[in-house]
Amino acid sequence: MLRIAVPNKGTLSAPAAQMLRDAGYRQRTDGKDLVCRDEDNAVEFFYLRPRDIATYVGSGDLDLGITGRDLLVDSGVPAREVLDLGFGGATFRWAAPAGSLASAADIGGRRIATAYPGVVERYLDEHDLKADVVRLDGAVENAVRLGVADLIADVVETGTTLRQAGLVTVGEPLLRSSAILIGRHEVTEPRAAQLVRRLQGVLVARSYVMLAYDVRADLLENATALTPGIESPTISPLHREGWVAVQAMVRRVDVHRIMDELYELGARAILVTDIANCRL
Ligand SMILES: Nc1ncnc2c1ncn2[C@@H]1O[C@H](COP(=O)(O)OP(=O)(O)OP(=O)(O)O)[C@@H](O)[C@H]1O
Ligand SMILES: O=P(O)(O)OC[C@H]1O[C@H](OP(=O)(O)OP(=O)(O)O)[C@H](O)[C@@H]1O
Ligand SMILES: [Mg+2]
Repeated sequence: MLRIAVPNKGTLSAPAAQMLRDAGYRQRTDGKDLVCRDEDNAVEFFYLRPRDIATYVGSGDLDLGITGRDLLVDSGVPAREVLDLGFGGATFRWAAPAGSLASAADIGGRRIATAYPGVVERYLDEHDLKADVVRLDGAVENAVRLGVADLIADVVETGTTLRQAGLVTVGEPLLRSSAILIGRHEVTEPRAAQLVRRLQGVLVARSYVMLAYDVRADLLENATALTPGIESPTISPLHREGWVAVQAMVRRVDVHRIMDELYELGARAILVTDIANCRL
């Protein structure tokens, strides 16, 4: 059995399980289950704290795992990023009371509260800075008003928590995180490679739609310039003389603009359909 680590709780837990389900794997139905065996695919899923997942994968006790890029960096474990899974996006940033720190260069000598000491210490080393790192478990934004630290380094998604604590970000993010698939080695084992391909299929299906339309044959070159597809658009003859039907994958974010432009060009019967899954 291939052994995969999946976040059991927290921000990454539900979207990770959903992505695996979308890729055709069985997932636990009870949020308290620790293990789920998918006999059909010969894969066993272990539900673990996202912070611990790099440890299990880095030691080789589990083959692959889903965790956050920031958590992988924080662990310092020799596991590698195999695939960006496109959810759980957040930045990891410095924050302090407004006006208290002009730039990130001023953090030297200060007290920094964080739940990610590995990320912070790596930054301090790389920038030849010395500071006191106060390691906390969570609710780090409270540390400054409670007098434990001068600034914090924490995950920022919407910025709401920072605002509520009266803090502002300082400087550029230390890193940009998202959920990632991690492994110890390059993925070569067939079932592991199949899992990676399936997840890539889900990513493409989520970011592309299928666009179909009819257009006059003399406008085909202009139309397909708007919809080149990934490899090449499919062109089919229509019963109506001088017209063709076109099918091409387009990025979901571009679809409305492209539909408008196709309509302007003279294309008609423009249809968009979701892609449930794919292998390219
Ligand atoms: N809004 C967010 N808050 C916290 N973590 C987030 C957020 N958005 C994305 N993440 C990512 O989720 C991972 C942290 O997950 P983890 O389960 O450890 O903490 P959590 O989601 O805050 O849950 P909890 O604090 O309840 O344990 C990190 O990789 C982090 O970048
Ligand atoms: O920018 P925002 O959208 O506000 O999200 C970021 C905040 O959310 C998380 O806290 P969480 O609620 O998980 O509490 P914790 O600090 O105890 O982990 C994270 O640690 C930040 O505090
Ligand atoms: Mg949290």
